[in-house]
Amino acid sequence: MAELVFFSGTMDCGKSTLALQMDYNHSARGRGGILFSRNDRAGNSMISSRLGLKTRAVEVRDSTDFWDEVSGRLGTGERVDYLICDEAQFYSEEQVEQLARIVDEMGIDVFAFGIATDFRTRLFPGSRRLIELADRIEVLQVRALCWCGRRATHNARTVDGVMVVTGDQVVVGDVDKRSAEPGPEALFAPEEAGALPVVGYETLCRRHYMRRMGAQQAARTAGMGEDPDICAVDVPRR
Ligand SMILES: Nc1ncnc2c1ncn2[C@@H]1O[C@H](COP(=O)(O)OP(=O)(O)O)[C@@H](O)[C@H]1O
Ligand SMILES: Cc1cn([C@H]2C[C@H](O)[C@@H](COP(=O)(O)O)O2)c(=O)[nH]c1=O
Repeated sequence: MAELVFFSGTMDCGKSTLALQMDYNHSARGRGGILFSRNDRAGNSMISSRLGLKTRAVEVRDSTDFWDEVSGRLGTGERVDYLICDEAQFYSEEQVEQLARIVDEMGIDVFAFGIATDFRTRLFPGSRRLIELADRIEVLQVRALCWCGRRATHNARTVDGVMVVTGDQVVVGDVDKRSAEPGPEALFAPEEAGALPVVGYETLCRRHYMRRMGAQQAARTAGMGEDPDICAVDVPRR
């Protein structure tokens, strides 16, 4: 029985790696698949994993109709047993509905991969529809970590290493390695150095997301002799 499965997790937890592994395993057994992605960090028309693997994929656009795409290929005699759909958070609700219809009416497995929530902790429309329609939701086993060592559950956006909570929902980018390893330059305002602001992402546990405490703020707080893991607000304890 064909399935619509949504593999989800924070940024940098191995979703694209798993997408490429699943394609490898299924195609090794003679199954025919089509790979799709949208706005991959490494560029259009590909799925890339931070482990170094990269594979060509069909770029999903606003105009993409999955039903037409798959029926067209079946019409030319191409074998299609499964679809790999990476960066599925960027798909529209209608496109997710087309994927569900492909599962139910064509008997084709759809494996979708994506983050559920944005940098404001709000669901992406495509992810919301996947959560609503999927046969199964699988949360990846590999855990991205917060700077404090807890499991990361949230994707924070940073500008020059400093967490922000306003801005456009979609800004393609990578986890900001600088924010995890703040050098002395990170402590200066970027405009002083004349550099363009650098937008990045950082995975955080809920506690540090809620406190707006990214790795760079934590390093600053620790540099001032304070414990970054202690809440500044006086919370009554039982
Ligand atoms: N140099 C490395 N050595 C080992 N594992 C790595 C390395 N670089 C990245 N990874 C692994 O790859 C994961 C990110 O994989 P990726 O598929 O790019 O994530 P996602 O698609 O979820 O953003 C990291 O969580 C880490 O486990
Ligand atoms: C949180 C968040 C992320 N994005 C972008 C940043 C990346 O390009 C992708 C996620 O890719 P990954 O393979 O899961 O690392 O999504 C965004 O546009 N808006 C956001 O709020």
